[in-house]
Amino acid sequence: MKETGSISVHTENIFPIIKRWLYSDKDIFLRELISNAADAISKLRLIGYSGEFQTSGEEYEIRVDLDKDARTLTVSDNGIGMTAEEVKKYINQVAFSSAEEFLQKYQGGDVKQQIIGHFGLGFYSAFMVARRVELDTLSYKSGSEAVLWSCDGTTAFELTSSNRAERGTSVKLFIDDESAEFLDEAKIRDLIRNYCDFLPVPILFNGEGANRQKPLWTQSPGSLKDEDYKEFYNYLYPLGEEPLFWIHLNTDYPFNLQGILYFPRLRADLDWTKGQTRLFCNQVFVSNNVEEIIPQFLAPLQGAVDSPDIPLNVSRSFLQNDRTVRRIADYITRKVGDRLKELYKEDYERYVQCWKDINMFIKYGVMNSDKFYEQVKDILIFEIAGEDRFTTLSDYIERNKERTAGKLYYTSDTGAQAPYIDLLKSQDIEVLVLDAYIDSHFVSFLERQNSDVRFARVDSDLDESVLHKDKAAEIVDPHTNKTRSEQLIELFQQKLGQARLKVRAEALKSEATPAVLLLPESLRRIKEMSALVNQKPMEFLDDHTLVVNTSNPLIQNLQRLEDTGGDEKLVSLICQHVYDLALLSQKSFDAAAMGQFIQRSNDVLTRLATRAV
Ligand SMILES: Nc1ncnc2c1ncn2[C@@H]1O[C@H](COP(=O)(O)OP(=O)(O)OP(=O)(O)O)[C@@H](O)[C@H]1O
Repeated sequence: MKETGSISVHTENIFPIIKRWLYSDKDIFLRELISNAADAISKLRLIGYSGEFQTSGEEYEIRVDLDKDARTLTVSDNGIGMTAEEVKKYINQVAFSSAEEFLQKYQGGDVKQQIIGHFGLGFYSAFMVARRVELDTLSYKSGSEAVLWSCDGTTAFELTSSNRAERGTSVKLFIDDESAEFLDEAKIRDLIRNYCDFLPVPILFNGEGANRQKPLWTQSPGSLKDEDYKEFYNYLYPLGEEPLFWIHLNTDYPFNLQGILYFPRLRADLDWTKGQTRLFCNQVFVSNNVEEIIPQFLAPLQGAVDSPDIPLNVSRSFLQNDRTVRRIADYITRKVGDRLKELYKEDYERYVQCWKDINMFIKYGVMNSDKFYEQVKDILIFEIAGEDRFTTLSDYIERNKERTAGKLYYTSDTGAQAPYIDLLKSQDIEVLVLDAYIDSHFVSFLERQNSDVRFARVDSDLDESVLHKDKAAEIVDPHTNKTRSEQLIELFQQKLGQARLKVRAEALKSEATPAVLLLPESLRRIKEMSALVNQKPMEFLDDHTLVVNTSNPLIQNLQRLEDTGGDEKLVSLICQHVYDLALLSQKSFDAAAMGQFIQRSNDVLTRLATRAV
């Protein structure tokens, strides 16, 4: 038998187009051919189950053979094979029309940008790297004759009978000169590993096993142990630390999807713009970049998602608007929420341990998805400063409401804000630690969601409960009717030479600190936001208030020194010094300010030492 014909009924020059359009993504030809081989084997397995066909006991396998001297690469399978009629139908018509349809879809666009997977191009992608392709095949059907189809990259093909004796198909590519890279053994081995590592059929490359198989996600969760999940994670991410926990996804309605998502330990250098999860389609790797399917806030999750229902050969904008894709994204988000709730309920200690790593994306997630917020709002936890304990918002409010009138105090820096924290703690008021860069957004978000929630950073105002109100009202000067507090305010404004500086004098219930600075909450948040948006360090707020603590011995002595008309220079140095110390806990000094501060410290000490002698 010998038959010749012309493939093209529509486009005369499809092969040059294939080469040109997909030049940058040539690699995928191997994935397409191996997927076809795997399909041919699954089809035969299915037929085997139905009893219509029985193998002679040989293992199913795919072979990839590289012959450098002959400059050929051959992909063979012992699957279903094709009869001459099937070759005509599937290779000449079906494969051709799918390749043509594919190209028509993408002409005029930036192919690489638009497509996340090229499934659908299929068999004809072989012509991206081959000047000639031969397909040698024998169908499983008894009495079939083997046929050899060949085509040299023009639109003409040749079909002859072949002396092939084994069932299955071999596709031999005569690699063209521009594609010599595919004659490199290491390159082919990498491609097989990259795309086909988890295909559940052995792939032998030049006789050696080249894929792992065992896609863990297709197994039933009940049959798997923690060790299996950890071992699989380690295989996927050999440099990663042990994952915190994981979710096994498995659904077949309203779409088919299986996968395993791992919650990794968050690394400081993590790139939130890059998805870490690998997308598969029937165990064949498609892409690392699946933002549309894995919502961006879950980008740090790792693992594998496999779904034949994700439309792959489509543009990103299509994916974003596709109903199934949206449902898949919702499904994944819901499963993540469920898993977190389960951990919170069943292993609270572990949840707390993991919080350090997972809080960032949970916070990011609740701010990005109302549904996710609704799901996890009751398991958002907050560390209590100075205690080895976490709390939910409602528990905090409940415990502290008598003292704070519903306000939630928080610190963004437990070191620098220690005096404020100690002051509140001395009155049994708990302080929450919110020190991640995302927290100023998060705090505002929570306030918008809950009208009864009001956050105040420890340095934004002084709670009534930390003040001795009556002491400050004491009248000392019968001539001017001024209280001690009013006198102190005037003294500081005058000595600091800043008549417009806001100064308050208060009798704090702790005598430890001479003065603290207060930064108004709302103004500070606005500055923080704009610093974040402009990616600049936050400017220090001019609109701050200096609170002088009249309970503090230094302040009391200072006032006595002033009352008795003592060393005026020393009074002014101390006022400046007290202000500087309060400022220092809020910002770092530049070189000039630091120089002055050190100079003044020396002056104060010298004067005090002189007086003491
Ligand atoms: N190794 C093979 N064994 C048996 N049949 C094959 C083999 N390779 C291709 N075919 C047949 O040729 C058809 C066309 O292949 P092609 O790769 O172009 O598209 P597809 O596999 O149907 O779809 P897609 O690649 O888009 O998933 C296949 O559907 C199949 O019937």
